[in-house]
Amino acid sequence: MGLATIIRKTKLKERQMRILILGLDGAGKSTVVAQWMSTPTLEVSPTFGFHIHTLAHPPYMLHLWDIGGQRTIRSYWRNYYEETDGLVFVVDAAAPQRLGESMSELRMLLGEDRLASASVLVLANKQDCKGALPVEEITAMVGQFKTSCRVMGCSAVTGDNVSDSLNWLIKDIATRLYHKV
Ligand SMILES: Nc1nc2c(ncn2[C@@H]2O[C@H](COP(=O)(O)OP(=O)(O)OP(=O)(O)O)[C@@H](O)[C@H]2O)c(=O)[nH]1
Ligand SMILES: [Mg+2]
Repeated sequence: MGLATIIRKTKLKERQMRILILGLDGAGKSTVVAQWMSTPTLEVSPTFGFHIHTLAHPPYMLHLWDIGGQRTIRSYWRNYYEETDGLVFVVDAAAPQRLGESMSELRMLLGEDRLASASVLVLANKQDCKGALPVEEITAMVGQFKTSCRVMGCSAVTGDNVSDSLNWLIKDIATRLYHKV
């Protein structure tokens, strides 16, 4: 048995899930993660590189990989694709001028072989902001690339829909990996 197989089996046995959080700079990735971790969202600052957080969500152990989204570091995203169970792509719904850039990055990720088996959750974040694009509009855009992605609206600042989104993701991954929830 090869090392990769042993690691994969251990991961399954220990019910670990690897979740990769990507999206443009300022989309709200680290603030979403802070909500999931129940840590103060006001202390979040731009991510230069990446942060890994471990969150117990019985019976699962989640490894949350929060990667910086600035253009200059996006070329490093590919270093984190391997063994991903869930991809969370965060969109700033209150920045329509950056939607084209955001969708083009998402399209690239959805075409990536190493992410092909991951559950995909797109968060239309910042729904608390006046003029934020409604989730239906972002769903229609994402649907042009892949229909099996789940798109949910949320606000990482108010916490609205943030834990529901994580629950959906865990359930989707668990159904695939363990055939039960
Ligand atoms: N109003 C509002 N502001 C938000 C929301 N989510 C995040 N923000 C703000 O948006 C800014 C950027 O948030 P971050 O979580 O640092 O964004 P990021 O995607 O991690 O950015 P990088 O680390 O640079 O890739 C911060 O000022 C947050 O407070 C939201 O749902 N509503
Ligand atoms: Mg960040």
